[in-house]
Amino acid sequence: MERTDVKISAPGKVILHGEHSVLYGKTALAVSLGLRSTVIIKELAPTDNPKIHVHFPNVGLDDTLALKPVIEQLFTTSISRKCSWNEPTRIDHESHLKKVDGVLHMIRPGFDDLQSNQKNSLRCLLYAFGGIFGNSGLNISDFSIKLTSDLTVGAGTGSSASFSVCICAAILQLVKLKNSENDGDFSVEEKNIVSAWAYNCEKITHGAPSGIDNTTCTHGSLVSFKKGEDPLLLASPELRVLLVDSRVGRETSRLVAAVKDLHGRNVAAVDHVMEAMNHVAVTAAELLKKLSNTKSEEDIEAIYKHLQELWEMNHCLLASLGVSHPALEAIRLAAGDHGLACKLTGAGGGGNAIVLIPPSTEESTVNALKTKLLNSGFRVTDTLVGGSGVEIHK
Ligand SMILES: Nc1ncnc2c1ncn2[C@@H]1O[C@H](COP(=O)(O)OP(=O)(O)O)[C@@H](O)[C@H]1O
Ligand SMILES: C[C@@](O)(CCOP(=O)(O)O)CC(=O)O
Repeated sequence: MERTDVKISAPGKVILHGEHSVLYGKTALAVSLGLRSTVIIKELAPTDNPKIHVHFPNVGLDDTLALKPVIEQLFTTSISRKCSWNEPTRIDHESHLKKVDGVLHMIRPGFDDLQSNQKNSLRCLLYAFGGIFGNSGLNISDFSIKLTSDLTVGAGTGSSASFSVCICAAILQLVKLKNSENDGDFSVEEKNIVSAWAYNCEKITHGAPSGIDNTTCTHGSLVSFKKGEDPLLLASPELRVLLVDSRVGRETSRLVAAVKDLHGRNVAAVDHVMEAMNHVAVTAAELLKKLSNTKSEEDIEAIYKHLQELWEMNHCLLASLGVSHPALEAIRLAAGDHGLACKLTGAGGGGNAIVLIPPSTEESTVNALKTKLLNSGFRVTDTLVGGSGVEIHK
């Protein structure tokens, strides 16, 4: 029997505008990053006691898991009649996740003692494998899955969405190839299926995420996103940013809960902050659209000046919600000393800040800022944003 191999990559993301306010129904703007995750699934020679070999080096996982209980518990249960591999929104999320957790306790000795990022990676993998492959009616024996990533795990650059998009897309591609469907690129409809499965996985890690991360990591480029509406996929101008890792760990769910508490105590004030952030995001989207169609250096300069103003404003609005951190303020101060605008990105409380580099910036200025940040112990990535989304590699 022919064995199928699949290789898929997906980018990380940065939120340009609208983190937190997106959870209050406001517009957010996110863009894909040049940093990517890559997954390879390889079917192996079948054995009497089939196994899944899992290699996730970024979270220190190198496991061999029995496949039979996965097939028995996740392929043949009630969910398989309710939802098909291409109907991610029809799955009974809670009951499927409960079964996934039951199986993991059966096949992974010491599952409870794993670190939470390791547990969540395995939960996402089996959730997607059971949900997608388990509902395809296809057979599988031994296989290996290896995922590596350029992204720092847990720093607000979408490592979890990039991971989930890769896993879901790879399993979907496996289904397609085993069904002898064409091996061309994903269609927009297929990408929407990948994104919706990845959203289900994101719920495992984040509870009730907005969906902006999985959408951006799937479709790439520039995404204008409002909860409950179809995302607007915009052409992204080439934007250069310094991605500065504060090296301060944070948990998105904790920060989201803190903002919710603040909102509960100061409803009108926080609502106004959210509305201001909405104006910033909508204006930035218009400016970025203009930037894609502008040739005049003078106009480009003026657009960047306006964008810089919006970045500064957005950071201060987020700081007013209590989600900045002394390390993020130090990064912003250093950027300001070099005449550059900076804002936190993602949930805040640590994680990354982004510094916008207009094309007119002297290289010596960028280098001086990089040196200052590196000497202060931060990690700096000089990168272009707005590249492709999920990709199949032949
Ligand atoms: N390269 C990876 N390998 C395995 N799991 C990963 C990887 N990247 C992310 N994850 C999963 O995503 C989770 C990180 O999510 P989160 O804290 O939101 O980080 P981020 O802000 O980078 O998305 C981890 O706990 C882990 O379960
Ligand atoms: C705070 C929030 O708006 C962004 C979270 O960003 P990140 O996953 O921490 O990069 C939450 C969300 O959109 O689900």
